[in-house]
Amino acid sequence: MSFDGKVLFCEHRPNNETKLGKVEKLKQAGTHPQVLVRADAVTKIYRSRMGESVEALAPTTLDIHEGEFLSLIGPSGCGKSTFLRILAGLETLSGGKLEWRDGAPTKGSDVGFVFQEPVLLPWLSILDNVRFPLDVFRTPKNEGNERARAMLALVGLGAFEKALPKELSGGMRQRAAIARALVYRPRIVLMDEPFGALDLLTRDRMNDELLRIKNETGSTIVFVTHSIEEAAYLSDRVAVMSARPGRISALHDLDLGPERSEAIKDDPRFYQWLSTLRKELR
Ligand SMILES: Nc1ncnc2c1ncn2[C@@H]1O[C@H](COP(=O)(O)OP(=O)(O)OP(=O)(O)O)[C@@H](O)[C@H]1O
Repeated sequence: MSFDGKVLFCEHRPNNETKLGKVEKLKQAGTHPQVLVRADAVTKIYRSRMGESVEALAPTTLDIHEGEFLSLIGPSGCGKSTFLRILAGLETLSGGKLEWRDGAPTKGSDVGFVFQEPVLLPWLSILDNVRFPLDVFRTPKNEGNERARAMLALVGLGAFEKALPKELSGGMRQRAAIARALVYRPRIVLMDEPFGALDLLTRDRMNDELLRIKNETGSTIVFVTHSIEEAAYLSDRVAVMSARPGRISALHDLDLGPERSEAIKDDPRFYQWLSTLRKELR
């Protein structure tokens, strides 16, 4: 349900267990989650170089709540990255609107973006890479170093501030990229398959790291992934998108509780969510 009472999405629950998702819990406590940004019937049509139009997003409506972890899953080419780029202000809208609670982001520092490949400057140390966005916004260097070091400690790279990106593993480079995205305390962190290029073990470890970082910072995260398991493990809510032109075909408030650890993967409810999400993707 949206806050004005219109049913926008199918909020399906796979069983009759009494455990509730984050949104349901808030509603039962008589309060509603705060909407940070509402995408209202947002559409995107690209023009190819040959002049043809590609409808990437059909009217897409979605509320993103303050402090939530929301994943977007859907078939390849359904517009997940397009939606993320629209949220980041990197792509223009063809229709609809974005409504930000405190006004649209005016500076790059309001939005943190983490890409599949960590984009680090190879000639700068890890500390300088993480401090880089603060330098761009002319934060005094001492303060910048302090904040960058705090972020490096948060992602477990405190001992590597002098290293160059090529001296770190793929997972460590991605942690540095996450530290850089968080260093200016953005209002929202957008992550586009950030762990897609990592091996499975490292990916599992990074998932736990990300949950810890999210708990410590309280950030709002919108996360694109091809992995149903990753989406179910990390998210408060999962939005499923249909094939191109993409639209939200289902939105789920997961009832797996706020504390996630490996043990949840043996929970029958976790299996049920995997099965539900898999069916919906088919
Ligand atoms: N700059 C562009 N110009 C033209 N078409 C584009 C452009 N960017 C994306 N598209 C098209 O828009 C559609 C959606 O692309 P998008 O990258 O958003 O999908 P996606 O769901 O993120 O895909 P994947 O899961 O494979 O990364 C695709 O058909 C793609 O070819």
